[in-house]
Amino acid sequence: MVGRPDGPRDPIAGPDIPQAPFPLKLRGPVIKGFGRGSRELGIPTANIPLSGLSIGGHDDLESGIYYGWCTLDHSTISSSTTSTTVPSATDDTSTPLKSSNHAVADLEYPTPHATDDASSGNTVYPTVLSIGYNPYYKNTQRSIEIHILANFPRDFYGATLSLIILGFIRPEYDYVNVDALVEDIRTDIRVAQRSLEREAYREWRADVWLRREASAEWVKRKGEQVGQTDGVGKSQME
Ligand SMILES: Cc1cc2nc3c(=O)[nH]c(=O)nc-3n(C[C@H](O)[C@H](O)[C@H](O)COP(=O)(O)O)c2cc1C
Ligand SMILES: Nc1ncnc2c1ncn2[C@@H]1O[C@H](COP(=O)(O)OP(=O)(O)O)[C@@H](O)[C@H]1O
Repeated sequence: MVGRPDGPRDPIAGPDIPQAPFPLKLRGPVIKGFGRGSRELGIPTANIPLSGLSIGGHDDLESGIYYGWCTLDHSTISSSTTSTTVPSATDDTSTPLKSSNHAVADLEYPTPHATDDASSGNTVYPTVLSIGYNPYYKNTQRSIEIHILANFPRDFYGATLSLIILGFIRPEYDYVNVDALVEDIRTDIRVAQRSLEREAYREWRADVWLRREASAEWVKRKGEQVGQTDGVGKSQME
C-alpha cells in the first residue's frame, strides 16, 4: 500500500457534473466499527455494513475516499439498538464511548438542508466517506466509514443511513503517524464541502432515495426478508 504522495491537494474533486459510476446509492443501519474514529482520531465515522454496497451491485467499487449526501432515519434506533442487538464489527461489547469530534471541532459545517420538516428525517447532510481497508490500521476487512459534516449531540447507532455518493476524492493511503492521517481527513472534509456546493451536485439533495419514505420501505422489506430476530442489518464482518 502506498504512502501519501507529497505535494498540495486539489481544492475540488471531480468534474462539474457527476459522471459514471456516480451517483451510487447505498443504505444500511449504523453499526459499531473499531471505536477509533472518536477515540484516536477525534473524527467520528458512522459505519454501515458492507452489504450496503450490494444494493446497487457496487460490491467491486474501488477503495478510496468519496463524498456525497446522506440522511438519517432515527426511527429504527429504538427497535434495534440495545447493547445486545446492535450488529458489531468487533468483539467489543462494551458501551460505546460518547462521540467526540475534537479534531474537527474548529471546522465550520454548513447548516443542514431540510428537504422537508427536519423532524421527519429528511435533513440532508454533506458527507465524506472512506471505503476500504484503512491501510494505516491494516484492517483485513473492508469497511464503509462515513463522516457526516454536522455536529450531533449523541451517537445514533441503529439509525438507518441513506447515502448518495457523487464523487471520488483520492485513494486510501498509509501514513507516517496519526496526525498526518487526521490532517488529510480534514482536507478531505473541505474538499467534499466545496465539491458538493456545485449546482449539479447540490440538486441530488432532493433525490427520493434520501427521503424517509424510501428508507422506511427498505426497512420494512428487509424485516420481511430476514424475520424479526435479525434486526435491520448484518454485521460488516460477515
Ligand atoms: C474522509 C476519510 C478519509 C480517510 N482516509 C484514510 C486513509 O487514507 N487511510 C486510512 O488508513 N484510513 C483512512 N480513513 C479511515 C480512518 O482510519 C477510520 O475512519 C478510523 O480508523 C476509524 O475507524 P472506526 O470507525 O472503525 O473506528 C479515512 C476516514 C475518513 C472519514
Ligand atoms: N459527525 C458524525 N459523523 C459520523 N458519526 C457520528 C458523528 N457524530 C456522532 N457520530 C456517532 O459516532 C459514531 C462513530 O464513532 P466512532 O468512534 O467512529 O465509533 P465506531 O468505530 O463504532 O464507528 C457513529 O456511529 C455515530 O453514532
